[in-house]
Amino acid sequence: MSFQTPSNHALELRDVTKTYGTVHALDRVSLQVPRGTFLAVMGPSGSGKSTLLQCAAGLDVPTSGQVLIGGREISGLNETRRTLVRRDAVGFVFQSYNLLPSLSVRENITLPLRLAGTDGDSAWLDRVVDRIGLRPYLERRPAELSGGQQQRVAIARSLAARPEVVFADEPTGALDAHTASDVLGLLRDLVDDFGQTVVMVTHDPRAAHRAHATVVVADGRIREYLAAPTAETLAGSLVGVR
Ligand SMILES: Nc1ncnc2c1ncn2[C@@H]1O[C@H](COP(=O)(O)OP(=O)(O)OP(=O)(O)O)[C@@H](O)[C@H]1O
Repeated sequence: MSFQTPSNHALELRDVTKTYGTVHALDRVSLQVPRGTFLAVMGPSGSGKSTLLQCAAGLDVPTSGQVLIGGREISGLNETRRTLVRRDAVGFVFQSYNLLPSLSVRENITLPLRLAGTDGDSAWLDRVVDRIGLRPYLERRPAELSGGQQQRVAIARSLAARPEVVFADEPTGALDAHTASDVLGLLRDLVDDFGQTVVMVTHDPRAAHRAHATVVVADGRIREYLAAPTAETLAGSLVGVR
């Protein structure tokens, strides 16, 4: 598995810099993520992981450099067009699930589609619901589910529009170790079975080692690229950048 091949990238960052006043949150970051792969982003607090995710997902714009999703440059688009790219090409999974409590599981999963004015691809939605094991819970409210089940709903929602990339920000941060492991296994299965591309920010080496590769960020730069790292090599790399 190579993260350097020149073709078929779901996500590419070219020389991306993001500055806040005098702070270089990202400093000439270049990165290529092939379709159907799982990339973890690690690094100490304040190293630039969230900024990287925000710029890569089109939630924020780089000060300079380019971001391409599915080969299409998004960094030069205005806010309206970036919103459309996010809607159609990007899925999000957050630590806090971000489900709407008054809606059923079914309604939460399809909400982004309904906001976009479409019913989506019902055969795809059925596959997602069955693969994630949510069929028995479709009419429940989020409060009637465990944390792990709620995160599964959020993952299903992130896939509803068949996005090019799913961005996950500490997706297991609120879960116990056993449930976290299940959720990470699911994310990995979605990559292996559906060819989904996933980019996940995490502090946890045990989470990162479920990915195909990990980039370690420090002071706004990619300090290390680790293909198929173990939890032990990851822990060692992180000690090195603190
Ligand atoms: N909106 C902002 N305004 C000013 N500085 C910012 C802003 N957002 C981030 N920064 C700064 O940019 C740097 C990188 O921040 P970022 O949030 O990307 O780090 P992080 O690796 O995600 O940290 P953590 O793991 O603690 O969430 C930090 O020095 C931070 O203080």
